[in-house]
Amino acid sequence: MENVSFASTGAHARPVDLPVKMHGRKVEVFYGQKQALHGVDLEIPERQVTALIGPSGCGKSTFLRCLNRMNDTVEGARVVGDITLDGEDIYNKNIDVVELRARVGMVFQKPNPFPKSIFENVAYGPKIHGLAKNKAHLREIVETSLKRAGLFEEVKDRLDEPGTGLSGGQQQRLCIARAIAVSPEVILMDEPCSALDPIATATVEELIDELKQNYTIVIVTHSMQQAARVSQRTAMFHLGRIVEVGPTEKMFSNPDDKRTQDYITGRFG
Ligand SMILES: Nc1ncnc2c1ncn2[C@@H]1O[C@H](COP(=O)(O)OP(=O)(O)OP(=O)(O)O)[C@@H](O)[C@H]1O
Repeated sequence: MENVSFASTGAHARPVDLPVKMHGRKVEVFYGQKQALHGVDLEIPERQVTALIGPSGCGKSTFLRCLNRMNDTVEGARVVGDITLDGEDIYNKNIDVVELRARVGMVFQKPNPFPKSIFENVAYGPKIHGLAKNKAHLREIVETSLKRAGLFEEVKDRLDEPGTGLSGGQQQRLCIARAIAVSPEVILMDEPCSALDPIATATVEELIDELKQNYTIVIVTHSMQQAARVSQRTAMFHLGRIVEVGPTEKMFSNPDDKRTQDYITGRFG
């Protein structure tokens, strides 16, 4: 497996050799005639949280959606370049996109539980992917996923009630449980706390911190505090390019690029 090098991040870079889970090289994205990403290179280290930051419209969500081919579903979108998962090209024509999206799950900005029971929300993925041997096994997968998402204790007595009846923070953890239920390797999160209050945000942030023990996480966030709290690595996007990437600590204490400095201190964006 490839290793991440922090060579370009200056004297404060930690000399760590981390396995690379995903790797984007020279990624360009076009929406019709409009080019949204210009030659983006980014390594995603395994079992770490990578934060994508930058001003509105700079291409963070576009890049995130490239990582599980969600841009395939956007009309007029075209992706050029190379993106690998464990060294394998995810844009190869032999890739089963449904399977890819199980391996690289996604949690959206607004919690979006299915209009089904709490149990069925989590059971749905394992059922369609044929992951459960029998009913007892399915129940076990649902329970484990809810536990990992830190929600089980709150919902164990009402698994048959609608997922949409939960609070916003609980719904978001339900969506995380739903992603976990199909045993993903990578979880993509697009501003997962932007619709949550501060207490629910803190709970989800703690959860993200725990999840990195088992999963590789990529998170888009507008909150600099959140990026600093939850991530180990940060990539700063600007006008469809990455202007700086490195260990979060360094990015927030001593960035190399003036645009990063200006953005994290609130001077633009
Ligand atoms: N479906 C689409 N069709 C056309 N243009 C799009 C589409 N989605 C995004 N764009 C454009 O691509 C550029 C990058 O958008 P993107 O949503 O990736 O940025 P972002 O950094 O995630 O922004 P934000 O922080 O506001 O969510 C923007 O100029 C945006 O207007």
